[in-house]
Parts: sequence; structure tokens; C-alpha cells
Amino acid sequence: MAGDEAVLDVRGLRMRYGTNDVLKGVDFQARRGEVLALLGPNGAGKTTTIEILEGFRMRSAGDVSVLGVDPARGDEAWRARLGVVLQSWRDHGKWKVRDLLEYQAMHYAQYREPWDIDALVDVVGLAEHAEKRVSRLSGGQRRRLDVAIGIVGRPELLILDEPTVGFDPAVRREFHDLVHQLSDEDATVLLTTHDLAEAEKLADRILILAGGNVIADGSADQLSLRMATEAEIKWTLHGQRFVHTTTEATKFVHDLFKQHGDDVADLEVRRGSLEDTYMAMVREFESGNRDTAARDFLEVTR
Ligand SMILES: Nc1ncnc2c1ncn2[C@@H]1O[C@H](COP(=O)(O)OP(=O)(O)OP(=O)(O)O)[C@@H](O)[C@H]1O
Repeated sequence: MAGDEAVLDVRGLRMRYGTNDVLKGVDFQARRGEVLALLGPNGAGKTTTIEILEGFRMRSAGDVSVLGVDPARGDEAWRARLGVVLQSWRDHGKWKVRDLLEYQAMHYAQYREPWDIDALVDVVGLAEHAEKRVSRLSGGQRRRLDVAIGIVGRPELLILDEPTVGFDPAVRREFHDLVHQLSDEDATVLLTTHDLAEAEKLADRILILAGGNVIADGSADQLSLRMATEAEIKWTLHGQRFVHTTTEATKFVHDLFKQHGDDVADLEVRRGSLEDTYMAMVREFESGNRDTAARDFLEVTR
């Protein structure tokens, strides 16, 4: 496969459950080694999209290519190139952690060298629990096991549906390091999350799904520039602290120095967070002219 070939290529994807049109023409692509975060309100269709990509759910219409294959026709060899971590935890309660991972690794061994199990339990923070039965793990530890099962076969594409729910901050940070490591090794990662700080930290690109369409596709920086969210500026002048919020931070700071020069001290400029941008984006989309908002946005970020 050529390095720049799309690992994910989704065009005009539609999904209807009964009379409910959940996806109305979703388009996006992902290249090798990219980390994509799929965001959107509850019920936007994130899990549905993921289930279609991994071949679990048949789409109603559209063209979908995952690692060069239509997921509706993916065979075992194709499946072995994917790692999938879903929201619902599959029940393996009686298995010991190490045995379960070794069993999973065996399945991949005919296709490629899987992770060494000691290294794997270490990297997901389960080394101390490797000999425990799965039913004895805490919720967060089970989630780590889900991630371990997802990556044991060294997937070219890793799909994660809300992977860090239940992670404590230390394990969350280790998980972020792991995603960066996988992406450095050229794996493509698509994850859903409701944690915007996590999306900002992890993702090269953010996709926002709302109303059945991708209403935004770009880096966190591109998204925030487009929405021109307000920045908070703080400074000290003659011992007094000032705060001002503006959408034109650069101009404001320039004027501030022009007026007060060296008397300006302790300057801080805090740009709007991805959360501010996301809220503004979804609000704009839900209130105004949805189609225009989406088209303008995509034109800027693509
Ligand atoms: N098997 C199904 N049959 C009928 N409707 C479904 C089915 N699965 C999902 N839906 C509906 O499709 C819509 C999208 O659901 P989906 O789970 O894909 O959203 P989501 O973006 O993942 O939501 P959340 O953030 O809450 O996890 C919802 O309205 C849901 O009720």
C-alpha cells in the first residue's frame, strides 16, 4: 500500500434505522499514522459510524473503504489488520487476563507478530493484574484490558469508542502516550470521546458529527480560528491587574503595548479551548442555517 493512500475513505455514507436518518451523507478521509477524534452530541451517530467501518453494521448507502477494502466484504485477513475497542465490554469473566491476551495474540500470529504479552500488560497498566480473573477487575481495569485486546495484533487501524471512560488521570495519561506511540509506528487511530481536552491533546484532526453530517473537519487550531472564539488577556499595569476578553487578541495586545510600552507586565493570553469552539460550533449549527454553517466551515478547514 502506498504511504499516502487513504486508510479510511468515507463518501456519502448514509444510515437509516427504520424512519430515523442518522447519517445523511458523511464524508471524511484518514491517512496512515493520523489520529482522528470523532466528536458529536449523544445520538449523533458516532458509534453507528464506527460499527459500519469495522464491518459490524451494514450501511444504507454510500462508499466506504477501510484499508482499501469495503468493510461489508472484509475477510479474516482484513479484520486482522484492524483493532477495535467498542463501548460494550465483551464478557470473558472466567478468563485470566494473561490467558485471554495470549489467546487473542495467537489469533493474529498467522498474520503478523503480535505484542509480547508482558510488554502489553505493562503498557496498559495491567502488569500487577495479569494473573487475575477478568471478573475481578475494576471497571477502569476492564477498560484497559479492552484496549489491550484492541492493540494486541498491532493493528494498522485502531478504532476506539470512548476508550478512556473510567480511567484515572495517571492511566489516562499513559493511554495518551500509547496512542502517540502507535501513531508514531504508523497506525491510524480513530477514536470517539466526549472529553474535549482529550481530543485536543490526542488528535491531529477533529471531526464533529451533528445532524447526520460532518459539520467540522480540521485540527483543533483550525477549528478555533474559524470560530474566532474569545481569548482572555491578563496583564499588570502600575501594580494593578487587568482582564479583557476579545476575539482579536493580537490587535488588542499590539494596541496595549503601543499605548503603555514597557509598563505592561505579566502578560497572559489564553485562547479559547476546544470546548469553547465545539460548543460554539454545535450551537451555530443548531440555531442558524445548518447547511450554510457546515459548508462555510468545511471550506475554511479543508
Ligand atoms: N440498532 C439500532 N436500531 C435503531 N436505532 C439505533 C440503533 N443503534 C443506534 N440507533 C439510533 O441511532 C442514533 C445514533 O446512535 P449512536 O449510538 O450511533 O450515537 P452516538 O453518537 O454514538 O451517541 P453517544 O454519544 O450517546 O454514544 C440514535 O438516535 C440511536 O437511538
